Amino acid sequence: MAGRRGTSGARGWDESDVRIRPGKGSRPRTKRRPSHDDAAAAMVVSVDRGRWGCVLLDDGPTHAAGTRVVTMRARELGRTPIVVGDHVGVVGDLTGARDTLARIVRVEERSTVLRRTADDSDPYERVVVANAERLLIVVAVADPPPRAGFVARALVAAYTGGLTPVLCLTKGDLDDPSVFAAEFTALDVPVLMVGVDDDLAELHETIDGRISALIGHSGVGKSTLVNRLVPDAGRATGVVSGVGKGRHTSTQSVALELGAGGWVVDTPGIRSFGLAHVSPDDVVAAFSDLHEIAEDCPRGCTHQGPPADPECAFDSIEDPATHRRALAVRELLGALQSNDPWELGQDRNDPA
Ligand SMILES: Nc1nc2c(ncn2[C@@H]2O[C@H](COP(=O)(O)OP(=O)(O)OP(=O)(O)O)[C@@H](O)[C@H]2O)c(=O)[nH]1
Ligand SMILES: [Zn+2]
Repeated sequence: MAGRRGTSGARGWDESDVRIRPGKGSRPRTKRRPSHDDAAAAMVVSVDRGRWGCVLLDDGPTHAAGTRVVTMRARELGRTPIVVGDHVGVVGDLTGARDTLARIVRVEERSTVLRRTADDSDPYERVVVANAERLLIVVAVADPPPRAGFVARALVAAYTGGLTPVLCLTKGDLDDPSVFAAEFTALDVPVLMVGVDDDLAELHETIDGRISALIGHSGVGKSTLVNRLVPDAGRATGVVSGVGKGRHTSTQSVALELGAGGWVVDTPGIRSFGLAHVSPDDVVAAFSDLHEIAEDCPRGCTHQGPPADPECAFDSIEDPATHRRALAVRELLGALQSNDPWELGQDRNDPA
């Protein structure tokens, strides 16, 4: 069931973060739920303090597909987490008229979940975005310089949540991107150049018609990118040297519709990426061949290699490509152990 509510604004938690106890699944059971067979299918596109903005997905007797409605959570759902990207059933006034409030009566099973914890020891995981197929990890080649640790964390979140990661590099006009990009080739992470001088056709191919979540440090050019993808998004672009803006304010996740169909979910409120809920084996499980190989590891192996794991089966992989990949996954596991979830927070206000 949902845990305590956020009180730690100083750490930049977001009101839209919904906490669930790890291991309990994302949908707490509720007692004898009314059937609501007539509920209209909708997708959650914004969250704001107990109100969810939803877009209706199909035409119905009293409503039209594409209508946006403001909703509240029906009482029988208890504290069931509802996040951007969730597919839900809604009832009530579905006209979308001003001052109307519909009700979410059902949350569908999720196909993917982007999760995080506030820090690496926080027992409560938060679902950030549901049902996103892609995780767009936006990194600047320079200004601010890339942080491999952040990318590793984002990759772990993608692999363990069922999302396909795409590394989106901005500011390729300022420095050579190839060195940084090369770090991730062993994992077959697609790398796309998406800076102001780059054509976005390839990115569109990957995201059109799907839900994609977007994460990255402040100042890397996320807003600039979102504005190009969704020209009427009207998001403010700032300067990297600017004073920290809105770090603790209630910036929410919001889904923006792409012209060609599909959604990009921007997550401006997310300033840290704790992975307390992730174990090394969760990461390895995302790679079916490595998962099989890891069965030959001694019990409790963290796959770090010597000295911690002198008998890790990763070290006796003969196929060079598989071995390279295993070592790349080992790097990701290293990021899990770094105990530094504040990778996203160390931006404008970071003196370093
Ligand atoms: N040289 C160069 N500058 C860029 C590029 N993309 C964005 N910028 C600049 O980088 C600065 C930051 O861009 P934003 O789009 O505001 O960055 P952001 O990631 O949205 O940052 P927040 O709004 O703080 O989250 C702005 O001055 C942009 O004009 C690029 O490809 N090349
Ligand atoms: Zn091992």
